[in-house]
Amino acid sequence: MSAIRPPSVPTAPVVEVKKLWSTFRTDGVDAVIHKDLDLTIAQGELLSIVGGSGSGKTVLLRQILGLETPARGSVTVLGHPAAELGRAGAASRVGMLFQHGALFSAFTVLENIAFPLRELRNLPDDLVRDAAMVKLRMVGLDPSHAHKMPSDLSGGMVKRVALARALIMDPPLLLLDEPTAGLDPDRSDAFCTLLRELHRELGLTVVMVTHDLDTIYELSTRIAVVAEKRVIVDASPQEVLAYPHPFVSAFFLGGRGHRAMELLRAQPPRPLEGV
Ligand SMILES: Nc1ncnc2c1ncn2[C@@H]1O[C@H](COP(=O)(O)OP(=O)(O)OP(=O)(O)O)[C@@H](O)[C@H]1O
Repeated sequence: MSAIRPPSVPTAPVVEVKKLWSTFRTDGVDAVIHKDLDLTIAQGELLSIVGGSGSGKTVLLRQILGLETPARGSVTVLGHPAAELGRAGAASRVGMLFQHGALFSAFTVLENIAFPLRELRNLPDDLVRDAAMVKLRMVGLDPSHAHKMPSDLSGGMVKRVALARALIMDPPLLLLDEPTAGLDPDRSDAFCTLLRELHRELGLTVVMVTHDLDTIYELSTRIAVVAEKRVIVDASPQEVLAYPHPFVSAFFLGGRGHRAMELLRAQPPRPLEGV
């Protein structure tokens, strides 16, 4: 079955994955997670990566972050091999929102947001504090929350603080792993609205892994489906829905897909902002 590809990519890619193989050796046996996986992400896109459980979506995000090493092939981010992003300064190029927020429980909200800047160790305290306050407001949180501990926050607030930390160094690329997991429908909708506004206002390129169809249809400019160890289709939501593959049918057209499908039908296709 041949993959559908968009006809052209309008600007220099922010992420370019070419013929990627990801493997893990367990008990002397190599498990192949990705085999000749190709994916190109242009500036300003909001790309959702979907696939079955264990299909390698998180490993793909980790490859883009430079946390995994390709067994073969290449992963290029902003023109450099992902592995070269390194720890120091990586947050200025790629922001990552982990699935459970992953805040430091012993740090206040403001200390959590400021953490990547503090790690640089060369900025005055008041500047770091001011920058963290700007990001706190940017994610829609009142400054009165700055000195709270993570245990005092709701699930939605934890996500917002983690997002503020991911954006502290104004990275052009933001990676999101299940951004609305664990949120009730109202908080999930509010978080999607925030992500859409930040995507537009900051001109971000966003790559998101999610199982949540409402989130996918609400935000995606494009969807990449991972199955059979590669990206089988990489296109607009409408084109992906029409792609003949058992996973696509089960995921998008099964029972839970119907409400989200109605939402998609009611909306015009989302334009690609900033491209
Ligand atoms: N460090 C590792 N060592 C060995 N195997 C790993 C490692 N990391 C991931 N895997 C394996 O790679 C496969 C893909 O994992 P991954 O977490 O990317 O799946 P996923 O598509 O994100 O799944 P889910 O939707 O369930 O979160 C799984 O079989 C997993 O067990």
